[in-house]
Amino acid sequence: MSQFISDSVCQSLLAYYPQKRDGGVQDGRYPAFITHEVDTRVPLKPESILPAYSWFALLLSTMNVLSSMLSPLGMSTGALQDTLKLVVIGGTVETARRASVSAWNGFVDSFFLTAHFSEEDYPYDWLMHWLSKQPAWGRSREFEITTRSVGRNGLTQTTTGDLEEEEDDDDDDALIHGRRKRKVAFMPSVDSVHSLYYRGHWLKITRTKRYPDYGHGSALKISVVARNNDILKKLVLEAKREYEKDAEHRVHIFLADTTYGCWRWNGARQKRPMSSIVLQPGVKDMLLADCKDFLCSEEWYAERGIPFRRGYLLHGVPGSGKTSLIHSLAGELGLDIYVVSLSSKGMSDNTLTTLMGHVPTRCILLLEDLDAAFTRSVSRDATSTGAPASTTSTQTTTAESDGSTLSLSGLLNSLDGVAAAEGRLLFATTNHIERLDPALSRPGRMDVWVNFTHATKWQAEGIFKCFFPYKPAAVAAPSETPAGESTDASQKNLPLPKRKASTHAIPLLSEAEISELAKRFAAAIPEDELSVAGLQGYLLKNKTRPRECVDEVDEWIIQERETREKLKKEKAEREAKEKKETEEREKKEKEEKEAKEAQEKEAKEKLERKEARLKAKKALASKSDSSVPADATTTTESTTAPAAAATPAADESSSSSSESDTIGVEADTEESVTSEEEEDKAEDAAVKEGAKKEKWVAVKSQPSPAEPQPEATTTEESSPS
Ligand SMILES: Nc1ncnc2c1ncn2[C@@H]1O[C@H](COP(=O)(O)OP(=O)(O)OP(=O)(O)O)[C@@H](O)[C@H]1O
Repeated sequence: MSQFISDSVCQSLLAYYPQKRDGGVQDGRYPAFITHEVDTRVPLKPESILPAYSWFALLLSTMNVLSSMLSPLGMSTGALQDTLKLVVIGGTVETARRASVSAWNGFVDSFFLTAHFSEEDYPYDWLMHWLSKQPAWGRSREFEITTRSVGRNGLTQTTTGDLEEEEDDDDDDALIHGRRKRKVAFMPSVDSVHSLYYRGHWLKITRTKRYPDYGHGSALKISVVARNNDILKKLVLEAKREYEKDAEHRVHIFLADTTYGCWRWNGARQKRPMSSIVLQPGVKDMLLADCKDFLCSEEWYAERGIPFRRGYLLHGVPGSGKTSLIHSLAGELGLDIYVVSLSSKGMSDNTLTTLMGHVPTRCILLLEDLDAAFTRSVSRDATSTGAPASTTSTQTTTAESDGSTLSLSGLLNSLDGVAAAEGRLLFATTNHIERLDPALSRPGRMDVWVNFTHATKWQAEGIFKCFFPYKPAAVAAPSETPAGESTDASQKNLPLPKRKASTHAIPLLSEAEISELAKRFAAAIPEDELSVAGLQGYLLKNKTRPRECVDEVDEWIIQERETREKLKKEKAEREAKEKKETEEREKKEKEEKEAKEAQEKEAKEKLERKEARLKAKKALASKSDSSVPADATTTTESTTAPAAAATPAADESSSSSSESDTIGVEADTEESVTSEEEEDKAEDAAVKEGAKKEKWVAVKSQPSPAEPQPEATTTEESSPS
């Protein structure tokens, strides 16, 4: 019955609300504002209730009017009245219910504070990281288990409900059967509401997918019953602190996504200590001090109207530590690294400008191998030097098949244009500084230049000490630093690692012995000949044999030189071969081209001659048709007819000769042309044949029954069809 009442009410209301919010009945369902299955999450608002009441009043008055109209007619209004009463009562009840739900939701909403966090922003990562550490997930009945790093931080969390066995807890690097053990993190599952108790408040946590179809774009919603948002502020700050504490030993790397023109988190790398980078004395300190000074002088820049940006150009031989130094600096300064590969597919001026505009204020922006990217992107020429000439080509940049349309001006604009981000440290590396356009490397864009060379003796000694730990002071007698000896951290031995003893045995030598070996090692290394990366490779090979490593270094250097010579020779041979092949190919192509051109020229000439002949013949034919008088034709006929009659099987030649006779002087021209073409007789014959036929056609179209039959008749008859 109540269903009937409500449906009647609904029907009646629909009559009055055809265009209401949900647009009438859709898919056989009533609009949400009058259905029974009211969505309590979308409460009926007071403004929608009031008009409903006024409609009911209207309905009642209509009822009264109707009954007063029907009663004089003697019709029974009882049934109608009962129905209408039911409608009114049902409507009133339903409206009251909605009003109460709406009022309750409004009441609750006025106490709930809700914060939204989007995956694209940092607070989302902080909160997810914080949530993954909450013990509450251990008791939760619905959660997501992941072995992936949490958010962007790339950390393997130790969370409640960690499936690792207790005793293995603190060894992150433990291996099982050669594989790193994975730890699991407990996370709020998607599309379900979780409750968490935090500092005397119940938090309502909802994680949703913003674009479920694309499988990315998560969002987090945290609601709390509180009078002001202090509790949420505290929560976010605490999450941030924890996140930063855990990320303290990591450097986050972001890569440019040229497809969407945005930055994608690529992982978090362990920080590299500055002491592990061995450079000439003072270089590291200078760079570090300069970066620190820049980061804290925003106001100084603003006062002088100088854009708050600083560029560093690290140039020099490959494997000399340019990238490693940047990585290490990022760790020391606590900055993330944003890497752009200018030669990547789809990189264009617009994309680069967008990317640069979205770089956060404090970070390291790294443009790797600037010369290579630049050469490819700007000049589109593999052999280009990328020298200033490429500036000219900038204006005529053409899109390549991969969609890369980056130009030098685009690059320069994105680096220091209006849209470029401020507060970032720009680092660019190159192996060929001479290839860079001066506009790119000028001060203001690249303020500090650092040259990286092959390994010096100083570096060789430092890197040796980095590789071989010495015995702790308690085991071996501490050695005193002799006066005047370097205080550079990279020239000191690294202490033993804190981790559990590794299975491979590295003999522990005394500090003095290591220093002695390092000196011998450095003495053996030629100055500025081998790359530091090369030295590192050799030391890595011998990381358990420090003494032998030094003893065998001379042999290794000889081998290195031989290998280098061999590679050089091979390269030279390869290049020579390639050059020869290229030359031969070019020569062949040239010859082919010339032959083709000659052929084309010849064919063209032939065609021209042919056309000329045809023209001449046509002219002759038309002349003979128009200029030869009727009596002349008769004369011709009189001369040729007997011949034709005399030789009924007269062949083409006779016919031709008769033609020649007919044409007279002009025919000489044709003959002379024909004689010029002796080498192409067959062709000529065909041409003649064509001309003859043409003549026949021309003449045939003319005859009239009144006129005497011209010689062409004879020709037609005599010519083989
Ligand atoms: N000066 C150095 N101190 C410590 N390690 C170094 C140094 N130079 C090179 N290495 C080591 O050599 C390897 C290569 O170094 P890196 O990639 O930083 O060189 P690069 O100059 O950036 O080379 P490229 O120009 O080819 O990119 C790294 O593993 C790094 O540890």
